[in-house]
Amino acid sequence: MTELLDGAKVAKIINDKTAQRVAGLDKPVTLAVIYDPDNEGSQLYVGMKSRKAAKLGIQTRDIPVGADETTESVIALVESLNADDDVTGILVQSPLAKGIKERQVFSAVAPSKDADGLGAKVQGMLFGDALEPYTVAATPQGVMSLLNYYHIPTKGKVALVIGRSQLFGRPMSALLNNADATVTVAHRFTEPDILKRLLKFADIVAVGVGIPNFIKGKDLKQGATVIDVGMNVVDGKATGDVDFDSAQGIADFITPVPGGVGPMTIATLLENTITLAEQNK
Ligand SMILES: Nc1nc(=O)c2c([nH]1)NC[C@@H]1CN(c3ccc(C(=O)N[C@@H](CCC(=O)O)C(=O)O)cc3)C=[N+]21
Repeated sequence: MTELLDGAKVAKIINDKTAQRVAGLDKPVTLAVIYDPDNEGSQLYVGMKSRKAAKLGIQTRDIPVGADETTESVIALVESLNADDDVTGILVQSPLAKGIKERQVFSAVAPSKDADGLGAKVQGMLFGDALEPYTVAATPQGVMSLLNYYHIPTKGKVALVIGRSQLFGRPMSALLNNADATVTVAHRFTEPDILKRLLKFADIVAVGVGIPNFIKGKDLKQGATVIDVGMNVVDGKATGDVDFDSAQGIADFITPVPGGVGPMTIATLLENTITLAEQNK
């Protein structure tokens, strides 16, 4: 039997808690969102984030940054938001327009405002399993919340992370390592036959490479937990990186797309934002 990891359901639980926390704070909570207005995906996702934020009582300030801007001008914008007491958190939606070095922009965000946990400082704290509080990238943190909710153990388990982006793979591998899993990271230069062998060992597979149906059920270990971070559009429909149907009866747990990791990402971003508001009040 394959059980669904219902991200939509768990996201709702987190969102309800966030709304209560926002209501319990005696000051407004504002998330500034920097995004490329010419990117269709960014338009879609930033719209979803702003609508959800509004429902929870979090204000957003969506700031379009187009191709006429430079890395320097966007960093200057981030610095003005860092200094703005009316701004609780800052999110830099990826990808920014071509030519803008987004990792430099991520790292310009003050750690005390890094709602998306992508700056070098907080990623270093995650890598070092720091004792002080810090924010963690929304997608992999959301995955951990989902594993926790369903009581899926990580300690001593073999975890395979496929993808090594700043947004997902790198922080995902650090989180699983900090949670005592034995972690392997595969990426575009991993040989296909090596990937197949690694998959057969993996109790937990977390994949985000942006290739529809990249992972087939027959390649999974029996009883695996499968986390699908893929967000592809096939025939106008949101489709993950895992061939969902072929994983039935092989995986014990799997996230659907849509309704899996996506809603958890948004819930975690807003959870991070209220946490920053509480810490910096
Ligand atoms: N700095 C930054 N942080 C991000 O977290 C970030 C980003 N940049 N760039 C782009 C990706 C993508 N992303 C999604 C979030 C939610 C859904 C989501 O909720 N999707 C719905 C389906 C939506 C549909 O049907 O199209 C679901 O999975 O149920 C999708 C994609 C966040 N991203």
